Amino acid sequence: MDATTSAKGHDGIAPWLAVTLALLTLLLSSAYYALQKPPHGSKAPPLTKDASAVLGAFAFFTQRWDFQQKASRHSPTGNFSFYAGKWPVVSIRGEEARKVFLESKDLAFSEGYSALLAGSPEVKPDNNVLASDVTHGNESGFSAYFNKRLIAMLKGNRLRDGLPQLLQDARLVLDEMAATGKNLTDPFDSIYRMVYKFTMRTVACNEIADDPVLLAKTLKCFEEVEGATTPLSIMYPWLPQWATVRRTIAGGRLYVIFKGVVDARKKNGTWQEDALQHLIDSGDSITDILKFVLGALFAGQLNSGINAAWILVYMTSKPYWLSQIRQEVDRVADRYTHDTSLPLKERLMHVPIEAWENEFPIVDMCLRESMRLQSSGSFFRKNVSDHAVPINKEGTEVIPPGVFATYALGDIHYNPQVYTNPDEYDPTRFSPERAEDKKQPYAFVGWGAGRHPCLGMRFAKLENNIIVAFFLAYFSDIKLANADGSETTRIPETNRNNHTAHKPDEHVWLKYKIAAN
Ligand code: HEM
Repeated sequence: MDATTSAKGHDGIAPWLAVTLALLTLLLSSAYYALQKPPHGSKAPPLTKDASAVLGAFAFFTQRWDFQQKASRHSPTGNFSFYAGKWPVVSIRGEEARKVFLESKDLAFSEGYSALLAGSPEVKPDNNVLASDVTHGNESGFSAYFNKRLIAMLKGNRLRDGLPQLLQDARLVLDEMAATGKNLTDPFDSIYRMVYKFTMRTVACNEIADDPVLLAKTLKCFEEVEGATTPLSIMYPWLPQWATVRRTIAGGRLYVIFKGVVDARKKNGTWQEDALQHLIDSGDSITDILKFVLGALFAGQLNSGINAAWILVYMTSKPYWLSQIRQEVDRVADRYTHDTSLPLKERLMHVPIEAWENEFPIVDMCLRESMRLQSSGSFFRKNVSDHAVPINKEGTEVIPPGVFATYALGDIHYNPQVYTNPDEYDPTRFSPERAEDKKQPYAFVGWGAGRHPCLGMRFAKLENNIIVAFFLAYFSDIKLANADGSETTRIPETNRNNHTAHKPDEHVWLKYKIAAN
């Protein structure tokens, strides 16, 4: 073969030319696609000038809170329109529009999130019939199936039955922490992992919850999937990019691990009392099972894991609240075991589920305040109806059909007209006397509100109460610290531009002594 023949393909075109032409075609079609943006519609709020005409609002993905604040200030009503990639979006603010956003049945939840918060791994269908193709009530598709299964899994009786195991899990983790002898922990690692164990136990399976190696492996994959989302991967999901490859690989690994567990159970005829068994016994396909488990981990882990760590940090920073919580934990423990000679961690084992759920009002106030301060991120919806949804009484501004909508939680949670000194950690603002969260409708949206309240709230609060109570039962003299164990009073700043709950950029540790009883 001579040089001329080897440089040409079979049809006579040189390979380099074919590759160049292919790349050029890809580039031109990408540019054409990027520029083909559907219009917002005439009564949508004004299109912000704080974005590129071609690329759309890149800052919505890189500096979300700053972008929304700035663009909102430039709009007479605070509402404005922009493009996230090719998606037309309306950003709303204020009491009236928030109420519409949370209450309108035309604004769909999952359609909004699937486009603007891409993050869950894809699971390819197998040959079985998908339960998620079935319609439930007036909802249909995977989200209806997902919600139905999750509600079944987090019902009172299942939480009651699962409580003894959760308490054992908490103790195992804290025993291990105490045994290290370091007396120092990064709660965004240790407590986050404890929540992962709880989540795996409650919405997935015992085999992984009981196996430290599998727990660590699946958590790594989960974090890989979660962290692989980039502005480009959301704005232009069809562009070939590394983030998508990483996400697919990590999603694939999770698939293999969970499929291995399901297959082993089926092969050995093993029956377990857990969420996975509930799905298998309901006749769900392997695809639906995996989509459910991964979806539930995504819905639950980040928020619960990060917030449980934050409440420990905040309460440690405020000796008054630390002592109030300690007294509350002692009171509840004493109510259910009168043998005060038992160590607190033993007395807590007798506390029934009703008390874990209802008898920690101070912890609850402290959690709400942590959540309020950590309100980075936005809610998403899409108008899936064939008509415009007015966002004010006059109907002069609307979310047109087919258009997305977003609401930044900080709009209400950091509003000084509603929350006095909003940057202060001050749980008493939720006391009946002050009730700042009642100053406006939906003034606290940390658990969602209106048509989409959080389906995991009961479980998340339960986890939180268990973590706080047992942490205080195991450890005393708790202080904020640096990595070397030296004391600090510095709390990491909240990055309001984060898209979801997020570990702080700056680390903080908790140091402690092992409790005497
Ligand atoms: C501290 C922990 C948690 C926080 C702060 C939290 C917060 C929220 C918020 C704010 C929403 C509403 C979002 C919106 O309206 O756009 C929501 C919805 C939801 N949450 Fe949570 N969540 C937590 C834990 C969990 C857990 C543990 C699960 C399940 C394992 C869960 C499952 C869900 C689901 C399925 C929805 C959607 C409900 C629907 O489609 O109507 N969450 N959550």
